[in-house]
Amino acid sequence: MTDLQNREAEISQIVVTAAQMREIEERIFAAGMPVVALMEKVAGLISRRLEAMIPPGKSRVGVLVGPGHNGGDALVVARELHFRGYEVWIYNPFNKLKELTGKHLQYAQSLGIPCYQAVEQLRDCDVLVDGLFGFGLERKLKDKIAVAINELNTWKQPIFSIDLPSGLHTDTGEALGTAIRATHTFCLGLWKLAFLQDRALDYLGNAELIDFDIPIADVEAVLKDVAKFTRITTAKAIANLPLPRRPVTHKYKEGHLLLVCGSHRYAGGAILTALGARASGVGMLSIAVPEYLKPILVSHLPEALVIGCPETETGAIAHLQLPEKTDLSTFDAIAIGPGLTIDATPIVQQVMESKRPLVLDADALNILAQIGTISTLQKRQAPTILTPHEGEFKRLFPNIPDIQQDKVKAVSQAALQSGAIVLLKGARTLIANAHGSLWLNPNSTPALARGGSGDVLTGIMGGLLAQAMKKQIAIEEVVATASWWHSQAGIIAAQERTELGVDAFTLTQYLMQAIVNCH
Ligand SMILES: NC(=O)C1=CN([C@@H]2O[C@H](COP(=O)(O)OP(=O)(O)OC[C@H]3O[C@@H](n4cnc5c(N)ncnc54)[C@H](O)[C@@H]3O)[C@@H](O)[C@H]2O)[C@@H](O)CC1
Ligand SMILES: [K+]
Repeated sequence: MTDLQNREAEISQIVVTAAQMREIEERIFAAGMPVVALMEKVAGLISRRLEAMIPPGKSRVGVLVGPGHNGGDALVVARELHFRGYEVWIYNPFNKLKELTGKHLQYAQSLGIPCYQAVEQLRDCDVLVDGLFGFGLERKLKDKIAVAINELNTWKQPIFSIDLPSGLHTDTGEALGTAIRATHTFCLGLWKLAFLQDRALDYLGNAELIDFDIPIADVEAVLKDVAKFTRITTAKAIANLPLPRRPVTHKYKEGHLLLVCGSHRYAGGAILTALGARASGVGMLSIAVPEYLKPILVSHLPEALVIGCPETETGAIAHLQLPEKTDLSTFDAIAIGPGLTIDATPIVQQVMESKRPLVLDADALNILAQIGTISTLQKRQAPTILTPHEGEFKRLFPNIPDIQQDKVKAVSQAALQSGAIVLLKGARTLIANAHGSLWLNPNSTPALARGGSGDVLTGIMGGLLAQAMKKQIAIEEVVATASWWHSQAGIIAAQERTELGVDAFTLTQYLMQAIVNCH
């Protein structure tokens, strides 16, 4: 890789808060970079991107200008587009502007660019550029500016937001009162946390990072002693796959996974989990299911070792009847949960006592919540991964009340309290470990909001985990890679089949394509 490619790979993984971004910028200014020059550079990059996207000549561009340096960026963009032949109109309802922003406004007006205080004046513009507020916004928007944003959101023109859609909180992604619903957002310098939050997704549109050459050393200096947020990238996920295999190997060297899943009531969950595990390439796959399910599993996965177990009256696994000379320590990893029903409580308790790395999902999480999340996990002597959706999360961690308010905080607290790696499913999946580090999946598709989709993830994760135990891959990276793989397959499937065409079984059929595409 060239130095530039290395930089791109590194920058694309970094996620910062507003406070961290300000600290990084202050270091750059303290080192001698003039504020004016940086604004000129950043806005120049944005202008060039806009020129590439907006047809020149007959387009009228409306530029929304706020009081701070986000507004300053917008005014430099307005000036540059004016010189490139666009018709530019400015909306600026503020009487008090930061000094640099005021200077740029003065110059724009001297060039004859019209400037209005009423947003309605911009109604006939073909596109809008939003430079009202960036990461300096902390207070709730109200009065005239909130009314203006609500009005703008009813218009049909594309809106290009600078740094963030104005009104969004840089960290939580919450709309502070109201926020611009952008078509496209240019995130400046480094990914801000808001870009990886579910609640921001209705506002961001297409998000693009504009790298303006922040020195990595400054980023490292600011982030060195704090819990890190890592954006999961394709390059990193691919690097953490168990590829290439060693030329000389055998099945047990490539990981042995035990899946524990299924019941009479939920037979399909076991199949989907197993198909996810199969796609992971795991060397040996054992699947413990109620006896009744054994023939069905064998017919779907002839290569797997299917262990039929005695059943409860309700059709759940009554006890784990492993083959002779086998106990739970035989396996490199265990994944348990999909389709179990709550009647399999003793099985979950037994598996929790093993010293093997464990993925818990679905009913295993509900059972864990019933037997006591924290007290049970504190006794574990091996890594545990929990993969709850929001409902399961609330049952597991009832003492963390404000999950909706701040998911990042909630999932971090959960990992800290339990010592487990916690993956919170959502449009933007979050993964936290007990040391306060966080991994965020930047891409997914609503096509995956379907029954059985999570079972596939459990299978992939279990399979990758079993293989990773034979290699030097951190468990958090395995979880991140599984999450990436799952959503990537969903994205590819949705591209070919629409968002309605990605049932969980179909999803399993796209898993290979997702990684082949990247090689
Ligand atoms: N300093 C620089 O040269 C650079 C700045 N950049 C831009 O600067 C932005 C940050 O600039 P600022 O720190 O000036 O902050 P912003 O421009 O994001 O907004 C802060 C301004 O809005 C006002 N404000 C905050 N909440 C308000 C509310 N609820 N109602 C009305 N007014 C409110 C504040 O008093 C302040 O004047 C970034 O988002 C980015 O666009 C980047 O281009 C990088 C370079
Ligand atoms: K903005």
